[in-house]
Amino acid sequence: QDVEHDQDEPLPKGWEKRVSRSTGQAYYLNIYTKESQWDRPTQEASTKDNEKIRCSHLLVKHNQSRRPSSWREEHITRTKEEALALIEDYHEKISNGMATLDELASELSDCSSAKRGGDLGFFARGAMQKPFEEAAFALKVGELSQVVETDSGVHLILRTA
Ligand SMILES: Cn1nc(-c2ccccc2)cc1C(=O)N[C@H](Cc1nc2ccccc2[nH]1)C(=O)O
Repeated sequence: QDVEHDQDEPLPKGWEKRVSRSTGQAYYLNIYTKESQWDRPTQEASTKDNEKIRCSHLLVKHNQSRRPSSWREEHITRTKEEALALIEDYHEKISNGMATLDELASELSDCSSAKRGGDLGFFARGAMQKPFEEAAFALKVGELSQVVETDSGVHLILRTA
């Protein structure tokens, strides 16, 4: 029977529709717990305390960073003030649509995730330095953070899932 009309309905919060590579059949992924199911969900996805989110980030290191070196620069000598001025400029460019975070991160991030446009993949609480985690888990999907400081340097975070 035609259930298509249901298929157009938006999925409850926290679910994403996927297609099984082996069978081509649609299934549903709980983006928090990473559990999947064949049946179309009717309720919001459950978020256990091991909820996972996905973020990309742009990191600018400085001479007080835990590891003042990166793929871009073997010896990072810029001051924290200089790093803050740079990251503020990037924040403005992304916020007014002049650039995207992944474009800037690919070229300018001092994190090795730059190779993937700053994508850190999915992570749960406990995986990243606390200031980063708190800021990341406070973001809605699609939201860009303000400047976040960690022992690694200064970051912009974009929550992508
Ligand atoms: C947490 N993480 N994931 C990657 C990563 C992910 C995907 C592909 C390649 C590298 C690199 C890192 C990492 O810690 N990189 C550090 C810099 C850094 N410090 C961080 C603190 C919090 C979140 C991300 C951070 N990245 C480095 O390169 O010196």
